[in-house]
Amino acid sequence: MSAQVPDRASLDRARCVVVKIGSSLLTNDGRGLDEVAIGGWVDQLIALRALGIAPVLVSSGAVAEGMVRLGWHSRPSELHELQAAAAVGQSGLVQCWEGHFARHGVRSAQILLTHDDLSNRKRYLNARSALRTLISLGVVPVINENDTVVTDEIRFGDNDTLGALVANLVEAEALLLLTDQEGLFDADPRSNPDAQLIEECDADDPRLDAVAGGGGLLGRGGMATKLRAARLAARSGALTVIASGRQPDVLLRLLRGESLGTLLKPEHAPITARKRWIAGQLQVRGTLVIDDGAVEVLRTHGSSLLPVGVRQVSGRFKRGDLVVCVDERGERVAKGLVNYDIAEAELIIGAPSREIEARLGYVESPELIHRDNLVVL
Ligand SMILES: Nc1ncnc2c1ncn2[C@@H]1O[C@H](COP(=O)(O)OP(=O)(O)O)[C@@H](O)[C@H]1O
Ligand SMILES: N[C@@H](CCC(=O)OP(=O)(O)O)C(=O)O
Repeated sequence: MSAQVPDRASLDRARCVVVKIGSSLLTNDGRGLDEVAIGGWVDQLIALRALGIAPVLVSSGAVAEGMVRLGWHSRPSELHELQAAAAVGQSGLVQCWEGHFARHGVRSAQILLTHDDLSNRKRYLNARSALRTLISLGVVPVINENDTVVTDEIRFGDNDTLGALVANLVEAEALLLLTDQEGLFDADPRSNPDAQLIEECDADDPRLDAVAGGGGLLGRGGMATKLRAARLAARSGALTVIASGRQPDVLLRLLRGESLGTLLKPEHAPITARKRWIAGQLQVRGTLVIDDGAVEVLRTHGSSLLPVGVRQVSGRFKRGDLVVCVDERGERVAKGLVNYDIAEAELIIGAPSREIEARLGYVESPELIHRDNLVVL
């Protein structure tokens, strides 16, 4: 799927998808957790696994369910009340998911994230390895925002955005946003009965801004946040589909390439999208001086940069930071995300990759910069 810009048919080759389900669907429009519907989505997620697709779930509904349990009839405006409702609702929500996965003998795991967890590079990498480990263990992650501890400054604010960031984190090929409408219409169908469904569009098409409106009473962002999420997902080359969670077998049908809901496409294929992102990053944290042999393989073969081809390192970089590679005359050759911090890099440069373990006591990866994270300038 990485070679070309993905389309509907490429959904059928997806290996990892993020499925986000909104509050109104999960709580039967605010009446309380919809056990039957939740059981149905779990059955579909299990069927995806049987097709070799790893699902990651982003589940809203904590506040809406907490309100039901506390007997509150309208959404509170005070942050501390929203936090209390989320705390009450989240435990019921996650128990419900867990119970349904357990019917199939599958484990699920609750992950509550704040914005800080994904904007701080170290915590981002930690969250990423925890999620990847869960996926490799066959566990289905059930993610929500950690509403009980967030304040406005550290909020994602809506789970559509959270879903897009998670899709980027796990390098999912698709973000599937299940909601209470058939998809994105050319006007809000609640107030425009003649509104037409948009079947497919580039996520970055500016005409969409005017049609995507706000949400209902239970959820938060409506279509505006779904559009923003699709644009974020597109930056890492992922497709987004906005579809009705009430369509029978919606997930399976989408992943078979059936035309349902609204497909919002990225402009670039995943690798290209990632490389454009790297190329656009300004904060270079270090410099690697590479020898002529390394310059040659980077330029002509698009190879990864191995420690053996590096002569010198300088700067203050950590694992995952952006560094620039220059030749021995100081000419810029490439930019990339480095796999080791400066102290580790100093110990392994000039050595063949098989010696990394002896020098560091562990191996993060055989390359100093993987070719997927490297842009030749
Ligand atoms: N152009 C549009 N097309 C479809 N729905 C829209 C549009 N603009 C606004 N909406 C509203 O967005 C709502 C879905 O968003 P939201 O309530 O946040 O759902 P969820 O809880 O599933 O995230 C719909 O119920 C609909 O009223
Ligand atoms: N984290 C919140 C959900 C926020 C949210 O984005 O809701 P929704 O628009 O229904 O997906 C909760 O669990 O109540």
